[in-house]
Amino acid sequence: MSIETTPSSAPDPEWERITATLVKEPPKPVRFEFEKRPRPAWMMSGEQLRQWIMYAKDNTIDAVRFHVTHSPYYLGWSVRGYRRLCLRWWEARHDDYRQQIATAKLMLRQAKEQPRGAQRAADESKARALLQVRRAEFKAHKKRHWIRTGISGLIVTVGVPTCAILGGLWVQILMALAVILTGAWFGRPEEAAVIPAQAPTRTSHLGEDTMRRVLVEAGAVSDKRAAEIRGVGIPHSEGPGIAYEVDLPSGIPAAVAVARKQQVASALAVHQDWLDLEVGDIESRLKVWVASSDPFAIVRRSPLLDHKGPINTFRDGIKVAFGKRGEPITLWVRDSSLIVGGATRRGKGMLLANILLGVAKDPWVNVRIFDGKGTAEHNAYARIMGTFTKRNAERLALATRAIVAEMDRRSDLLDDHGYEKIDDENYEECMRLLGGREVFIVDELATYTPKGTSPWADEITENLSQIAAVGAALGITLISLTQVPEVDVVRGRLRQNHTSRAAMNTESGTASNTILGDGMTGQGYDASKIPLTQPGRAWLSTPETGVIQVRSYLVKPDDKRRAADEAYEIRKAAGRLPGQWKDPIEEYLAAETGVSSAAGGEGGKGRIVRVDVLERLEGLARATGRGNVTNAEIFTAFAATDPATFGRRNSETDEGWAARAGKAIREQIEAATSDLKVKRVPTEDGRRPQGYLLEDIEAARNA
Ligand SMILES: Nc1ncnc2c1ncn2[C@@H]1O[C@H](COP(=O)(O)OP(=O)(O)OP(=O)(O)O)[C@@H](O)[C@H]1O
Repeated sequence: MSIETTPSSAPDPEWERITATLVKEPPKPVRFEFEKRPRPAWMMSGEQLRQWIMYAKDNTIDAVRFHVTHSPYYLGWSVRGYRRLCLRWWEARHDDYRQQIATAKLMLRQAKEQPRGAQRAADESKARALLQVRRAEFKAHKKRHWIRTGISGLIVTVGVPTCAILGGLWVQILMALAVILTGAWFGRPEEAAVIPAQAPTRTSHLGEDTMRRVLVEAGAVSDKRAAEIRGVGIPHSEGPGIAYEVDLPSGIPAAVAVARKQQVASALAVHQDWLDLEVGDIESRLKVWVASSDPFAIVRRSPLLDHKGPINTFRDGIKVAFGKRGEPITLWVRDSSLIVGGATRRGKGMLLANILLGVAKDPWVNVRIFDGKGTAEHNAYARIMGTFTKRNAERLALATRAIVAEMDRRSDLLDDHGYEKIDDENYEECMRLLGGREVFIVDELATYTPKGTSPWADEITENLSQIAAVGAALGITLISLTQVPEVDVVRGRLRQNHTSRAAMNTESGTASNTILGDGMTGQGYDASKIPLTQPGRAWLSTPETGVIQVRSYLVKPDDKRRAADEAYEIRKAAGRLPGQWKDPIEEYLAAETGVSSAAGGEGGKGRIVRVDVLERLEGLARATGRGNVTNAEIFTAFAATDPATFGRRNSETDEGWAARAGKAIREQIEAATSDLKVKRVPTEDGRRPQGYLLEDIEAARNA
């Protein structure tokens, strides 16, 4: 038998099929070409990284150099920083409690003055309770403050020396740096406190179509006649808002739209205060100005802070505030007296600080402040003030008496020299003739004018009313401030004679009317509606501006001190510092009370206490250790406290000074006693100049 096989060389299709998949060469894989992945922006190449490190190193070296060369500044900042921290500590200790206690005391005094009866009893007990609460709060506050101070002090006094002793040199260096840097941080120069105005948004659509819609919605123009409203010019930005003018259809006065201000504001979706509506050049033309945010929410710094050199406030006025459109508002402290009222902490003092910036740098202005609050608010300016007195009703009464007499003197002088009034042309001559202009400031009328607060209350009110009424024409301007705008404090005649008025936020519409005038709230001028978040904002009414809304500029305590230093130099150069010129008001006050309040009196803080001339001479005679005091020693000592009377004037000779001061001291002694006579007294150098013996002074005092 034979088996048939397929010869090996012959292809076997079945085999081929089975092995086909096993032995064949695999197909070449497809190769995709990718683009190189871009590097993310934040990732640096090696080269960039090296460059960055090099720059960083150089920048660090430059920064270290810069800060090392500026280290003297930082030390200065540091000192200022710790001073500021101390002041903050002191302010935090008092907070507002003293002021509140003073107000409660005033309420109590006023309650006591009422006629006997149930109302008086109720008011009195209410005021007493308030006073007690305020005192208790102050006590508790001081206790809390001391506890906090104690804990922090303990941590610092224990922690710092421990770290310094235990740590090495580096720890000590780092700690020293930390101390300096902390001080420098708190003492760094302040940046301008100006928040940029926001650009108008919604109102930027202001145009003819918008005004047609708005005036129809506000009910000023009927729907049928809306198409007749025509835009005049193009809407343009003005300050923080947009201004535009439209002509109303014939026969419809623009005043109709002005009268519907509230409706117009609501149709524009803004607050009334952000909108100005005025009648234009012709009766049917309406001028619109609108901002899309509150124009008074901004805090602006006084432009006078950048002013160098003297200011002529008679000619240029004083920029004290800004208006709705950011424009500066000038106060002419020359033609009218000003009264400022408002609740406590609402910015009265800030408005005054703005006025003081101007008058301090005007050498022709004799600034006199009678501060009824007794705070340190005006101390910075003490050196330049003709008179500066705190909480002294008797002295204010005397000063107002002197100013009333001064009005007659001025009036006669102007008459005699043929001047009808003081104006820009004759200003300098009149100032030389009269001895400058008077700016007489009473800060806190409530301390002085309510009946019963002092025996001088009525006299003060009457004299202030007279000064406010006729002073301006004679170069005497009165500025009165009060946080109690009530008729007891600002009696009708006194208010009426102040023709310029500023009402900060008040507690009620009645208080607002007490400042601005009866019925003003009804006309929309209501200071009680001023937002509490905007201190310094006020309704200002002056003969020049009419009644407008303003917000005073911000003047910080550091700015005040700087301005006071500049003012001092300006006045010194002009020979117009207290003591450099003959001041009839201070001469009168010193003669009446034996002590001067020029430049805030002794210590420069306005605390003026009557001093007996004999008591003072006795002190001086004891201090010499010789049993006597010479006239020259007396003049020098008295000149320090009363520069107006005893100070040596410009170009005065030794003899002239001695004669004038000698006469003044003799007058004061004669007013006190007729027993004390001037004698020759021995001095260490063997001379025998004129003076007084200690035993004579003692005898005169005992007599
Ligand atoms: N125009 C202003 N801009 C910004 N802040 C202001 C402005 N006016 C006042 N302030 C702030 O309000 C605070 C209180 O102001 P100010 O001391 O002038 O009030 P006042 O009414 O005089 O208070 P008081 O009745 O206690 O004397 C200020 O310390 C200041 O922080």
